[in-house]
Amino acid sequence: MVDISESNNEAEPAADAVLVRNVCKSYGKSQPVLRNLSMQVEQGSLYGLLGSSGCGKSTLLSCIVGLKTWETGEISVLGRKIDENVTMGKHIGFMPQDLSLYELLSIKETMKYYGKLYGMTWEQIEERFQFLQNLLKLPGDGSSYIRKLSGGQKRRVSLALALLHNPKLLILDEPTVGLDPLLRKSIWNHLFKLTTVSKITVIITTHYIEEVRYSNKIGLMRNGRLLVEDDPICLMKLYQASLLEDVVLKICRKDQNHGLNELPSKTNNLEGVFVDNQPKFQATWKKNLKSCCNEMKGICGTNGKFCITCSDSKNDTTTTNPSLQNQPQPSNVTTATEKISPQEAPPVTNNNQPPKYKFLNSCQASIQRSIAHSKAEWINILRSPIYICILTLLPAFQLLTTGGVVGVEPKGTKIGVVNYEFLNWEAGCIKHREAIGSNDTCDLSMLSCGLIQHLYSSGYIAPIQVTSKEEALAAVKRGDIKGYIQIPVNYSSFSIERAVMKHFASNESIDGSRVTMHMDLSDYITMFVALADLLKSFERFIEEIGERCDFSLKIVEFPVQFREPVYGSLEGSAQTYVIPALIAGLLFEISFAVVPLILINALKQGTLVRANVAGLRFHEFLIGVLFTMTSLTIIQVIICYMSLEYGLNFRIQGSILVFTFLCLLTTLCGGTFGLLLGIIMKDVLCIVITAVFLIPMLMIYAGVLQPIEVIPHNLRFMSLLFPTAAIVEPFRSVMNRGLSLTHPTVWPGVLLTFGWVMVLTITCLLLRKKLKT
Ligand SMILES: Nc1ncnc2c1ncn2[C@@H]1O[C@H](COP(=O)(O)OP(=O)(O)OP(=O)(O)O)[C@@H](O)[C@H]1O
Repeated sequence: MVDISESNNEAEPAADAVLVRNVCKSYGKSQPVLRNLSMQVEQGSLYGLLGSSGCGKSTLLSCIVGLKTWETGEISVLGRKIDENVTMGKHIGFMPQDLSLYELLSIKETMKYYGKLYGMTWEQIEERFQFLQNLLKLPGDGSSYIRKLSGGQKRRVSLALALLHNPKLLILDEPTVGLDPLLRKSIWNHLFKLTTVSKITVIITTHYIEEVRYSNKIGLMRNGRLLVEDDPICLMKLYQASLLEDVVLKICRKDQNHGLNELPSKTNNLEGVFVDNQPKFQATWKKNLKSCCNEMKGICGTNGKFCITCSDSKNDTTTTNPSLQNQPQPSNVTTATEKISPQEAPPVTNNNQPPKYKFLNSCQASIQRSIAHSKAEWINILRSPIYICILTLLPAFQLLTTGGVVGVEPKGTKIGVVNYEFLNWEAGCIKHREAIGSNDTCDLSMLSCGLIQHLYSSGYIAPIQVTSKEEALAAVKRGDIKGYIQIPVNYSSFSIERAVMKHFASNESIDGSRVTMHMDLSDYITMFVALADLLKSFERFIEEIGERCDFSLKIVEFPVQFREPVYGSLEGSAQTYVIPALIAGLLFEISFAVVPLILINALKQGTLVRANVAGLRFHEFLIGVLFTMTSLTIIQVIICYMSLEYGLNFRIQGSILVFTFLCLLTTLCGGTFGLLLGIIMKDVLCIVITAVFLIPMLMIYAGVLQPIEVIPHNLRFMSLLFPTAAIVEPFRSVMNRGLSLTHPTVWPGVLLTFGWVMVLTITCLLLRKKLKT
């Protein structure tokens, strides 16, 4: 994308400020909006573009400022051919029909934002603000928020933005609608002065036809064609009308009644070309727009030579325009000087600079625009309580609530215990322990009581006394307990016999010393934890007997032993596994959801479009938004760190800097992924629905809740499709294992995520044309 504000060619003199030649434009497959339209606006002239609602005025202006693309024809602005790669930047002042203002910014902040996009200094912005405040009667001292202004006040602010930088070309789409007559007059006076004194070109659309009677030229549009383009006073003489409105009416009538007669014979197949909704015409257009446009060359109002002319003999309408001589002297002329003085004019690039400096200047300007946009986004976020909550409190809340629950093993699972050795074990075991006295006594009677006591110790199991297996089964079926343990009659004596006899033990003693379990395995996770705890309890029980009775523990010891772990601790839970991935997922999710909303908001409000005309290129918008998101990530990192430390008692093992770097990278990845979605969908509802479906998949296929290895082989390729998958492992390595960025379990994931960011960014930049419909 080339911004000619920064190019060498900007000073090239051009005869015409705007030259439109044979432009055809349609929206999608619908009927064309601009039909082989040609238009010529001389430098330093005031051009009034008239036409009924829906005739294509705004579309034409959008094409001129480079916001919309067109199918055929050419547009030159200030001597430079406009295409999708060229923006006019600070040379154009554009006031779109929609207000296109950030509602949460104040008037002054809005001025500063656009001033910086235009490349102005603070002093220049302040000076122009004072002048425009006076000219347009902007409310207060500029501290009022845009959302609190009336419709007319907002329109004035919008106009002020177009005038802010004293552009060479002003394109104003209905600037005076809704304003009081005095203010309208003052604005027109100012525009006349700009064209006559400062040689600034103004193209203006309005529905108040009489407003443009003193302009140098008017263009009258109808159904996407320019019916006439001429000096309004001259036209009034030609049509012997005292009101321009009557001229417009007559031309429109003539077009409606006689349009068909003016068709050259070769276009007779376009019968009904000027009549709307003519099916044959529509079909022809849809069939081949380009050839249709070619065929229309030569038709009145479509070829750049207009069928109704009265000033053909005049070569220079800008200097000898009678309309200006006849112009009534304004009664409320402002005293401020409108000629661009060196102080007022935005800094212009020195064309004689060596390429190195030009490149540096261009980079500096680009950074300035990105920063200005980032600041505007920051103010927007700071003034929106919902955004603040989403971006700061939500991560902490989700981390504390989810991190405190996900991965934590369930405790207090109710398990029935049918102890046939001692049916009333609850009371009986207490009495038995009291009778034995010291805990060190080697007592081998009522071993079942010792086993039950160990079941209590860890808290994972809550043993419930049940007196028969039938009763226990019924309780499981009722959902009162999750399963039951059955301890046989004479459990103690058979256990001793088995221990003494070892491999000579009888089948009866083997069966009689066996504890059986009957579980509700439909609740897999709870039962898995209960089962693991039961085995541990049994191990502790045997160990305790061994210690009391001086047994060799080796014969009962589990033949595998956990020693000092390489990473983590023996007491660690699944929580340590889940938390790092949860943080990665959260940061990704937030920027994945917020960035497309920022984009769509900017598109819907028209602020992106307006900023784009002011010189903000799409990549600068992207950088600005991502810079805002990443700077917010720093706050999120602090909040996450405190939540981990004080809320979840989780300590990050690795470097905080590396952790912060991973967080920033994840935010970037989520942001670019979200932006791509925003560009493709351009609709909030679609984004929300997609996010609802996509986020759980992102969590699962990224291995947030469970290892990627649990994903079936034929579905594992899916994890490659989700950018979160690569970054989760580096998070675990840094947070749980304390590894550095250069470790082989960290850098590949970081590199891959960086690759994702690059690919997504490039795709977004390539697809940005989709935003220009
Ligand atoms: N983004 C779009 N997608 C599809 N059709 C569009 C789009 N924008 C405008 N149009 C259609 O193009 C036609 C011309 O619209 P445009 O806004 O250029 O008219 P206009 O002359 O500026 O009207 P008004 O004076 O009411 O603002 C209309 O029929 C409109 O419905």
